[in-house]
This record gives sequence, C-alpha cells and structure tokens, in this order.
Amino acid sequence: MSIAIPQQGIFGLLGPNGAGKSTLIRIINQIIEQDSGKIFFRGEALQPKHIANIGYLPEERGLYKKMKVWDQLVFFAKLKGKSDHDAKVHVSNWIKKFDIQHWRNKSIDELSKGMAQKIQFIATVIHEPQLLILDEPFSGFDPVNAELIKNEILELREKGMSIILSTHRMESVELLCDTIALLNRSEIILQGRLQEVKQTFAADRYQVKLKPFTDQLPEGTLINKDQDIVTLEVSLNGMQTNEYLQNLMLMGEVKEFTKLIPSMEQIFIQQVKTLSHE
Ligand SMILES: Nc1ncnc2c1ncn2[C@@H]1O[C@H](COP(=O)(O)OP(=O)(O)OP(=O)(O)O)[C@@H](O)[C@H]1O
Repeated sequence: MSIAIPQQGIFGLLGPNGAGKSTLIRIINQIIEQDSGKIFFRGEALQPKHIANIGYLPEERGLYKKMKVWDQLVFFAKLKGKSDHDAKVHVSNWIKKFDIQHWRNKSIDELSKGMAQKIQFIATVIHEPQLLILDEPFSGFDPVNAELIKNEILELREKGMSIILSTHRMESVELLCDTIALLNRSEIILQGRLQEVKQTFAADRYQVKLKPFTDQLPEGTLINKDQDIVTLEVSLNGMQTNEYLQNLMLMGEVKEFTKLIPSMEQIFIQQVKTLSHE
C-alpha cells in the first residue's frame, strides 16, 4: 500500500476485520517492524525519536490500575518527553478542561470504564503530538462523553494536528473525516477525500417530494405518500437537471429535489463484498 496522511486533518483508516489496520498502526508506532517498505514522518525516515511526536490510543485500552490519575498522566507526559514542570502544567490544564479535578487522587480502578477512557484520551494527547492515532476512540463512552471527545478531536484538528482515526462506526467517519483509505486484505481499495469518494459512488438517483396536480406521477419508485405529498426515488436517464425539473414542475409542486449520495456504510459494504466475491 502507498498512503500519504495529510499534515493537518482527520484521516479515516477503514477496513473489515483482519484487513491490516492495527498492523499498520503498530508499524507506525514502531511496536512491530514491517517486512518491507518505507515509512516517512514529515519527510524523515521513521525512527524511534518520532515516538515522542506520536500519540496512540489503542483499541485495547490499558492504564496502570493502581496508579492515581494525576501521577499517571504526569508519568505519560514525561515518558513522551515533557519536562516535569511542563508535564504538570499540561495535566493540570486537561484536568481543568474536563472538569475532573476531584478525580486527581483516585486510582484508575476506582473509576468507571468511561471515566478511565477519558483519562486514557488525555494520556494520548498530553504531550502535544504532531500525529494522533485513535483506534475506536468512542467505544465505551455514553453519548454526552462521546460528544465531548468528538469536539476535542475537532479542536485538535483545528490546532493543526494530523489524526488517524480507525473505526468501524461509519457515522463517525462521515462526521469527522476529511480523507479516508479503505483497506482490504492489506491493500488499499479506495482512498481520497471523503466527499469526493462519496460523489464517485453517487449514481443517477434523486429523491423527489412532490405535491401532484393530478394522478399522474413521474417514473420512479414510490417511497412514501403522506397526505398529498409523494416521495419518489427517480433517475434522470441522461436528462439535464433543469430539463427534468421543468417536466416535474408540470406534474406538481416540487417540495424537494435531492441527489442521493450513498453513505460511507453503503460504500464500505458494497466495496468489501464485491472484492470478496472476486
Ligand atoms: N506480514 C504479514 N504477513 C501475513 N499476515 C500478516 C502479516 N502481518 C499481519 N498479518 C496478519 O494479518 C491480519 C491483520 O490483522 P489486523 O489486526 O491488523 O486487522 P484489523 O484491520 O486491525 O482488524 P480488526 O478490525 O478486526 O481490528 C492478522 O491476522 C495478522 O496476523
């Protein structure tokens, strides 16, 4: 595979189970070494010194259960190169930001799963990495905390961070990712800007909501009839949009006319299924 992860933005690393996402992430984190190939970090061949510039939230979470929240976060910040003073300043800021000052002296095993996940999120970003790798960052969070983490991720993007998001939750991909790569059996089968990828898969399908003047309806699949408004899925069959709309307007009052763009979930399923049948 050959991929370039933009210096700023959220890059969705997607793929079915066993595609090789975690393997790639482990290679970038230098936990394991690749059999072949080269990896560059901001133009330099990837090397151990870059670990301090990477923040990694693994899917299998793990913190030191008996260690106190404050000590643990300071420890991780220092482990990734921060001075004792800077580490304490950063931990203090994050604890204030998340309004969890009262957890400072609690050990991890006194926290709920979601609370511990929050601490692990902070531990991942505490050293202000240039590259952030998040593997299923929302698992275990209630909707309120998931929203909080989502906003933090967006804020980190705004600050210029490069973020790799690996997830099976396609709604998160739609919400967050600027670019994506879809992996299947260790090969990239699709990559590019999310919106462009989606447009590529948009077929000639439109949704029409119409208040018809008569019983005559445009050709298409009837989706719904609510009082006097019908919803249909139609194809333009080579017609220009304006031409189609002119005809449509003779049949009724056009309430809505929308191009149907497939969801990332539909694209994912279609692409992976097609390849597994080849
Ligand atoms: N060099 C290699 N040659 C052959 N197989 C390999 C090699 N490296 C890794 N694998 C195998 O490829 C598979 C990739 O699994 P990996 O955990 O990376 O997938 P994943 O995309 O993260 O899946 P999931 O969504 O289930 O977490 C594993 O079975 C792994 O053992």
